[in-house]
Amino acid sequence: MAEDWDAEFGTEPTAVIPSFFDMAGLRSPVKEGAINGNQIFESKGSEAANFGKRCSNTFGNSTGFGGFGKQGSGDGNGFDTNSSYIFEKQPVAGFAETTTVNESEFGSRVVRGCGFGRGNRGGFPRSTPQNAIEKASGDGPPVGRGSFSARRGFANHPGDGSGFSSSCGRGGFSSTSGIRAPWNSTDSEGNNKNQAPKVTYVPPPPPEEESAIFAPYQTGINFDKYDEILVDVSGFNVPSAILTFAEAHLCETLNKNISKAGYLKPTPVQKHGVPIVLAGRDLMACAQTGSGKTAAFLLPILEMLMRGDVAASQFKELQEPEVVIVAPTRELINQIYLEARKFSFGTIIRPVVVYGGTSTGHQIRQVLQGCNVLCGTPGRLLDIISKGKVGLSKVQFLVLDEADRMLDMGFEPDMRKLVTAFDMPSKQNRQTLMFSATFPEEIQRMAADFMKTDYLFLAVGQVGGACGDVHQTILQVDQYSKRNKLIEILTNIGIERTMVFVDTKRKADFLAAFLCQENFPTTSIHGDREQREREQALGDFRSGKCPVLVATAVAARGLDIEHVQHVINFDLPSTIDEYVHRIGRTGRCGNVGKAISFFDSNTDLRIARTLVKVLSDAQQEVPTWLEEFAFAAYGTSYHNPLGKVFASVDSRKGLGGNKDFSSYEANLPVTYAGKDHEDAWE
Ligand SMILES: Nc1ncnc2c1ncn2[C@@H]1O[C@H](COP(=O)(O)OP(=O)(O)OP(=O)(O)O)[C@@H](O)[C@H]1O
Repeated sequence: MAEDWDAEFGTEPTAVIPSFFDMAGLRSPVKEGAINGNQIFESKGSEAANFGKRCSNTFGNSTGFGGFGKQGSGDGNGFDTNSSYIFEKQPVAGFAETTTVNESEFGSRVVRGCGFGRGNRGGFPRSTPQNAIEKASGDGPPVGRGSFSARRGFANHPGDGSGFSSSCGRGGFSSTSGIRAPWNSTDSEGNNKNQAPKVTYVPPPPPEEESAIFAPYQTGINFDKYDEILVDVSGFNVPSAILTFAEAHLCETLNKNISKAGYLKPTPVQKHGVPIVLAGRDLMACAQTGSGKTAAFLLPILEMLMRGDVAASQFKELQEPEVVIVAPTRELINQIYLEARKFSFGTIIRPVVVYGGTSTGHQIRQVLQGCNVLCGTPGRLLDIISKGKVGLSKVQFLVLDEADRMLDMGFEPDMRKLVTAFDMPSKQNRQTLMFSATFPEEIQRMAADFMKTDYLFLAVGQVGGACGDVHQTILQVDQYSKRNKLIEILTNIGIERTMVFVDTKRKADFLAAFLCQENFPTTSIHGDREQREREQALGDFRSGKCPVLVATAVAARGLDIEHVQHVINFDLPSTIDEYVHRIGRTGRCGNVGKAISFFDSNTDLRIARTLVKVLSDAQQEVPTWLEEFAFAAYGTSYHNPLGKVFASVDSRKGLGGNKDFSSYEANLPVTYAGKDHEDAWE
């Protein structure tokens, strides 16, 4: 089959991308001290108009933006309605309405009735090739989401041929996807132009200097307290835990790398997890956020490869990795890859990472150079496997990190495809490891399909519990007061690194813009930003250039960023697991952190009871008003609001006391997509 990825480089013109910072710059001068949405969005609306002009100059289709209806009334999720009013007043033809659209989309109003949002845009059905591509390869660039995806097109414009993405409408934040995806469906040669444009982004190479590779994460004052956490391992013939890394009898190079990384002693999940993996057992491990799960699987896997005389990786047209590691988000898999690179330093083992939003050609070339440990997001992984560049027959280890997240997003079929299709060895012939801080019971049952029946279940602390090193505060704040409250908190926090979680991508952009206007150096990360922008945002946050990061659920899990002192849930997530992961971005590795969550009784009642439980389990103060809400929240229980049962233990224990775990293999389909899953599959 002819490959097209080789032709990627240099063939596609670079789009003009108004980055968040460019746009922030363009909006200035900012009126000092403006908290008023009018001032903020006025300038942005103007810029959007200008940007829109540039778009329309490119494609000559500015007429496509007129005629959006007025918004329905309703909530704005913390953003007052004045701002959209300002947008409507923008005098530039066509584009004022565009900004209005997106401001309305920003709140929940869009869904309720202003006539845009879901639906067919410009005559494109939902099942456009673009959607298919996004789903199949998992790395659909923002273009699809903006221009063609069913999620947020301009529903009222049948056949208007405008081709503008929501990002244009958003005042130029995020990507310029609309520019790169005109709506005319075929080019002069009759080729379908609705295919996703090729992504040409090549991430910067990882650091080569040892000091950067091994830059240690400072452990905190509570690191030793990890030893006090109760650990439960269920299943048969449980290998003994180790107390020190030396007891694991790892090879010399690995031991050297462990000490270069500054690891003095193993955390509980490592003490128990390392020997379990070394013993060849399948493992489902649940341990609190930031407690070292990554090393708990990487170290024994690398050791096993070394013991097994893994072949030195070299260039081959078909690579056959011994290890496949899958994680739900691009940033997380990249982080795991960097950890794998760190621990395999000085060995012949070569880890490679593949993830969406980057040039497939580049990543395939990386894979072909040699690949023992293939780290990937599911979509890109399947994509590269389907191109025949990766064979799975030699896979000895399959790791699913944040396994519950990967299985609970309605993409179970993709996971099954990976696990059962192609030449992946059967579960009897590979070791399967699943890690997360949360494992709802249904997910455990489904996961059992992927693992040998005698897998071990390791629970460090309470399954699904919040990290005890995070001081949690819940404030009752209605949506219209959220912005002011946030400003008040950030003013007190100063330049300490803070992650602010919101429930939609649009809100992430708007809030980040707002905070910039308020002179808080802020950046944002969400699924509609181009990968280059996402990585830049994380880099700016890590370095402290932008101490505030506004994020959607895409950054809720796994990200390990030093010095994050605060997490603010501007919007509470719809599930308690997501809450636990979000606040786990702080208080990592024995450090203490603070989490403040805005509870709006109009929208957050469904999480009240589980929140009370998580707070009290972590010995945090539970506000009386929250207890009252929890008590009154009829119909909810100490369950996931979407119906999933929280597991406090290995779900096999619940089988009428049946200790014969091996006889149990249930398979309950679970699909749900809450609001916090909008950034879902990567
Ligand atoms: N034994 C150890 N000694 C010192 N630091 C460690 C040790 N184990 C892990 N760390 C560091 O602790 C940090 C958190 O580890 P890691 O990211 O693996 O946590 P996690 O349990 O996977 O968290 P999450 O649930 O959020 O994904 C990392 O920076 C890691 O390098």
